[in-house]
Amino acid sequence: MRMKEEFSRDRSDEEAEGEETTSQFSVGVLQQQQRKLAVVGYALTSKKTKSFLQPKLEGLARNKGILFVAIDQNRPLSEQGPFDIVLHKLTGKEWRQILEEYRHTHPEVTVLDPPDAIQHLHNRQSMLQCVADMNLSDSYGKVGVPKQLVIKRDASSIPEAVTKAGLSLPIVAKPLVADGSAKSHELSLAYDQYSLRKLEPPLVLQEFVNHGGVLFKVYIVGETIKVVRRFSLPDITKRELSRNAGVFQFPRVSCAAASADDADLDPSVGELPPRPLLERLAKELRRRLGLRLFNLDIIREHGARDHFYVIDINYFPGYGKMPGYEHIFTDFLLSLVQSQYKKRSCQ
Ligand SMILES: Nc1ncnc2c1ncn2[C@@H]1O[C@H](COP(=O)(O)OP(=O)(O)OP(=O)(O)O)[C@@H](O)[C@H]1O
Ligand SMILES: O=P(O)(O)O[C@H]1[C@H](OP(=O)(O)O)[C@@H](OP(=O)(O)O)[C@@H](O)[C@@H](O)[C@@H]1OP(=O)(O)O
Ligand SMILES: [Mg+2]
Ligand SMILES: [Mg+2]
Repeated sequence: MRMKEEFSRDRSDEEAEGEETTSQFSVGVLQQQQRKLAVVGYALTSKKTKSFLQPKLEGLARNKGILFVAIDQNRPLSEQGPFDIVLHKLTGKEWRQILEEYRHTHPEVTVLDPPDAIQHLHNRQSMLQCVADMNLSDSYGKVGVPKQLVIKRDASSIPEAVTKAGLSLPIVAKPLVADGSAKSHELSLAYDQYSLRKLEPPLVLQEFVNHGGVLFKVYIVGETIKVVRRFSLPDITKRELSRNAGVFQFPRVSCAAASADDADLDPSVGELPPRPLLERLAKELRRRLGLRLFNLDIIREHGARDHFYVIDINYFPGYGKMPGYEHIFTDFLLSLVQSQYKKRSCQ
């Protein structure tokens, strides 16, 4: 563990005083001063810095010996730090190259997470491929992905492509690229086949699955899993489908403000997915995706107690809204530096 001594300049003064006055206060201060620091460099958008790096997180981190340092993107990464961990969520090829080069020249630093692995989640088709490949089914339930189709160009071909692929209406149209930009979150719901021509590729078209208007956000931080309930789009009946036509853009229905944790829900809708199923899913996804920081949006098919669909996976999601994130995140960072230390002492 490459750590720094904290407050070393003041330490001798305090020790001299401490010989005579070993009050509880001075012992506490001494202990704190002798503590080492784990340095976490971060490269986040200002929006993400604000939502993630809240004073309560920084305060707890400092008490545990973790220091967050902003990475200056205008200076070479190797000249900054030294870091034990690099935490990042920025887009662009240039940044990915900088990080890849840094990982190569600084194998002792844990980069959360590898840029290539994150890139996999920036495309709504490859994002869900791991879940489909896994084909998870056990006594606790079944986890799949909704039937979906990629349309790269030519909106006029969509109605035919949808019929050919056997996709049923209604359909959720999602931008193919999911890079965290506002545009990548602009989704629409299509009620009839003809209107699908109005959509703007590149897109993923996904069957809408009725799920009782509630979804489960499964947050993953290393080995830890936290699940919350959020409101979602309501069910669409056959009758509604036959009476409506058109494509409708819909807003961010399941954002943090749409918490359903305190709502009085029908148990068949609100019951959390079985823990063992989520643990298996999370473990397998961590391995297959090669990521430690992500969340999944999971829905339960309405009326089917144990049939679940993953509809979205997000890298470095809004952890600031995850209950207890300060403790979970700081413990996770400490476990990483501890395993770095163990690795080094074995070499
Ligand atoms: N296949 C589906 N069936 C039913 N509802 C869906 C489906 N796909 C998406 N939704 C609804 O649309 C919302 C947004 O979809 P999705 O999560 O894919 O978008 P996003 O912009 O990536 O969201 P996030 O803010 O979580 O990144 C979901 O929260 C859910 O309410
Ligand atoms: O909008 P919320 O506050 O809920 O948080 C969202 C978060 O915004 P933040 O930047 O404020 O953390 C988003 O980040 P960007 O990709 O846009 O950078 C994205 O990760 C969403 O998936 C998060 O929703 P969640 O899945 O965690 O609920
Ligand atoms: Mg989502
Ligand atoms: Mg998403």
